[in-house]
Amino acid sequence: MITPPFILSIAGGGSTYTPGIVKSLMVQLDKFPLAEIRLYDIDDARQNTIAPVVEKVIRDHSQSIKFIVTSDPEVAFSGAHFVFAQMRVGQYKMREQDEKIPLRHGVVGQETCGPGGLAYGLRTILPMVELIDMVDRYAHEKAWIVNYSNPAAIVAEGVRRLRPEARVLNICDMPVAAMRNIGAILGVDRHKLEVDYFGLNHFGWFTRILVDGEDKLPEVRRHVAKFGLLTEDAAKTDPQHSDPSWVKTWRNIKPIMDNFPEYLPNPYLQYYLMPNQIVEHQNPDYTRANEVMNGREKKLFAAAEEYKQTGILPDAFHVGVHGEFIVDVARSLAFNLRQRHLVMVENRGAIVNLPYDAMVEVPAYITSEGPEPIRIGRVPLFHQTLLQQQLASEQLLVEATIEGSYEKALQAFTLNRTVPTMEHAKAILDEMIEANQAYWPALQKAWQDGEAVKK
Ligand SMILES: NC(=O)c1ccc[n+]([C@@H]2O[C@H](COP(=O)([O-])OP(=O)(O)OC[C@H]3O[C@@H](n4cnc5c(N)ncnc54)[C@H](O)[C@@H]3O)[C@@H](O)[C@H]2O)c1
Ligand SMILES: O=P(O)(O)OC[C@H]1O[C@H](O[C@H]2[C@H](O)[C@@H](O)[C@@H](O)O[C@@H]2CO)[C@H](O)[C@@H](O)[C@@H]1O
Ligand SMILES: [Mn+2]
Repeated sequence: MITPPFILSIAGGGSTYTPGIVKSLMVQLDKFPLAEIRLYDIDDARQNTIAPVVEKVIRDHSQSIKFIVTSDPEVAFSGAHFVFAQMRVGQYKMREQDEKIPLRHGVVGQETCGPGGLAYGLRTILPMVELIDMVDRYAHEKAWIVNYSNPAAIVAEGVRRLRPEARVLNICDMPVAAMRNIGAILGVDRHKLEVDYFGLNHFGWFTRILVDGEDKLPEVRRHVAKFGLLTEDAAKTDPQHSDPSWVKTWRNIKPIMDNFPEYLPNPYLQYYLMPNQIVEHQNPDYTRANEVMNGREKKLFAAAEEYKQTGILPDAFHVGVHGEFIVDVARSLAFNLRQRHLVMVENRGAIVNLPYDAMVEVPAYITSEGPEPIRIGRVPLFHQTLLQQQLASEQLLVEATIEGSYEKALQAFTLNRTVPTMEHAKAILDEMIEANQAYWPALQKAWQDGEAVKK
């Protein structure tokens, strides 16, 4: 049993999301009391740039919370009760490659979907396992890692394979963001919604949207038929959602539901169901990574600099659903609240016609010993088939990482719905291996050995 006040470590302390998450923690200190907040990152310079902003957010609410900034895992994790993970392995520089390499081949270039997501997965699985081992070594024996690090579906599968006993809960804010918009459409706070949902991370569907026991999906469907899942509320409560790419993403729910009106899709399904349209509208020289570097990151760094110069912190970050959700989940874990949240769990029969060991995203009651998923039952053949193909692609990718297998990586790329042919898969993977030399040594070697054999 862990008792408050808690020691919380944030792995990926230099993340653009750190100030927002810490603000979210500060405004509910009475519900989630904290003794210490520790930032941990492998990039000292980046973390030290953001740390003063974080410290200011803390001191505006508390003088007593101890604040530590470190790149030493022992300092970061000793005795910690919670670790929030939000590592971007390879940072935005590699995200840019993940997005731009596939686009050069006419294939979707995206952070977590398609070849970009697979490449990001190949970089992240082993550092995530390393983090788990460090937490296991130093932290409280009942510590929980609540993980946002993407690509969360692949990370979850990698953790299931390599550290099945670890106390890690993988989460994503996308369904909550959709629920925020749904709430705005229906005129109710998102916390009043009870949803049913099934899928993999960034690959799922809402099947029911209950408000006081009544299914409001038909009403949402009527809104989507005109506007997609776009609402003014999204842009108001989360500035990033007025970025052109997000506006387009919310709009794209409409064409998907025009064709398949039964369920409300996760916005990320646009990349799998309408890849050609996505590629046509993506600028191969200016992708989302550039939008973020010139938007969220630039604004935060400029604010940090202004704060350093003037002692005044400009408005440069927001809490939003992202900051709220991770704290909600942590509270439910800490105090056995059994709140119902959409999280990633091992299937174990929750979705009857998907593999028992698949890491699925479904509603679950969050207890102090982890999530207790609800039973979904059978899903329709169309959805089951899409899910199985995506799952196979992600599982092969994890096997490729574990075994250092070029062939399995190529199979993972070939199986992905965003990739039209084996030739596309190979051309993209080979370029990605070049770009990821610092991150995929085993795969690089396997590839070189294969090339040598062919000669
Ligand atoms: N699951 C979700 O729904 C969700 C939502 C938003 C963001 N995210 C993820 O959160 C993460 C942070 O996003 P961001 O845009 O703020 O990125 P960012 O680049 O600003 O921050 C990530 C930080 O992680 C650090 N890092 C990289 N490798 C590390 C390692 N091995 N150990 C410790 N730290 C390491 C980097 O140095 C960087 O400071 C990303 O993985 C992103 O994909 C997930
Ligand atoms: O392109 P980015 O880096 O702005 O966002 C990519 C993430 O998008 C989803 O999450 C959030 C977003 O991070 C948050 O700031 C807020 O604006 O809402 C989004 C959900 O609508 C996604 O769930 C993450 O996995 C992505 O990393
Ligand atoms: Mn997500």
